[in-house]
Amino acid sequence: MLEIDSIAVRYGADVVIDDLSWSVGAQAPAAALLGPSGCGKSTLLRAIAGLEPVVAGRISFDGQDLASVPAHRRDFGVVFQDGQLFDGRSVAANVAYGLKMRRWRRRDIDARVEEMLSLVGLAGLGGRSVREISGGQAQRVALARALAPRPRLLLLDEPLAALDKLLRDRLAVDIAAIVRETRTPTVIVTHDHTEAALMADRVSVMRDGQIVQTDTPAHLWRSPIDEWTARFLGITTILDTTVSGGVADCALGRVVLDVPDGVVRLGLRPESVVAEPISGSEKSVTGDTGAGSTPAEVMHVAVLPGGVRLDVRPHPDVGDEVIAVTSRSDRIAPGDLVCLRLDADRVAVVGPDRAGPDARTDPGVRR
Ligand SMILES: Nc1ncnc2c1ncn2[C@@H]1O[C@H](COP(=O)(O)OP(=O)(O)OP(=O)(O)O)[C@@H](O)[C@H]1O
Repeated sequence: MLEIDSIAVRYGADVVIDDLSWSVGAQAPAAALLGPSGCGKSTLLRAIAGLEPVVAGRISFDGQDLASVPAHRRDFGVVFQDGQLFDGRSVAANVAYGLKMRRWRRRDIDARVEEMLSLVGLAGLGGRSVREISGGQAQRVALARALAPRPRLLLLDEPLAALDKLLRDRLAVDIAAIVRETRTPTVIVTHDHTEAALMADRVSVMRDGQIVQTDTPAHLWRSPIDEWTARFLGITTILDTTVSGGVADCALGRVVLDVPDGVVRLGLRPESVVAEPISGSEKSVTGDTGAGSTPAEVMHVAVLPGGVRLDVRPHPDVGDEVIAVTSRSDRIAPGDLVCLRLDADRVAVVGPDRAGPDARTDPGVRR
């Protein structure tokens, strides 16, 4: 559907996007552009929308070159971070806007506005001024307005960024369901990987004006293409190790990996490393706690809403501190010794040419 071929976009002399190619196809119609602030996500989205000129390359949709098609003739719906509703007008007037521009008949407009408000969960609020609705409701109105003319493509630029976390996650799930229900191909720009996973079938990671990796969320979390991508996706520790016979033995334990034998880089998130208390009198931090697990000293304990996070200093081979999780906060304090083991289902393999680690627990090597 959407084909982007070697485009360049610049602001004055600043080249923000150079030689970028990307596509959104029917097999994964909800695509996320995920990247840190300033990497060029919004610029790419605006170029697709026709709001930013492309100085090289080509953007086409369903085979049609869009170079000479102005923004308002592309039939794309756009939702920005702050909704950009028409202030002082009613919810219904906002949703009706694109339909009036397209000269729909009054009766059809009214029916479509009702349908859209019901789709986004705002039935009955059409008469209210947009000054009298919440931030979450405003984004629903913006979505209804963008979807009303049945766009060929929906472009969402950080549509939830201005909302609080709880509302963001709920609305992300709702928006994903709405675009699926309306079968509207969608590009979502976000810097939040949870949001990307909640809303998209396929996630493309952007860095410095380039797409560095495109994958399903599941594969992306497990196989980031390089160290930068791994760290951007929340990996806090990277360990080089060797896989032999499908088993990787590293300084933090042992995991079974479905990758060819050889040198691999393991990527660990806090949840990849699970800590259990051990008695300080029995073990030392350089001692052995058994195959597949590693002793470590607790440096810091933080009780977070989703669990307990520990900063631990393991066996000297590992070097730096490692972040781990535990379910035993009541029994663990700074200075304690813990035993670390890897949760193989949450270990990533970092680097190109890896078909996905399919890491799994090997009961034979766990204590
Ligand atoms: N209108 C503009 N004029 C000049 N430079 C701009 C303009 N818009 C964006 N830029 C610059 O282009 C680069 C990419 O910006 P862009 O907004 O596309 O990034 P982003 O990934 O969407 O960031 P964020 O998540 O913070 O919105 C940044 O360095 C930014 O300062």
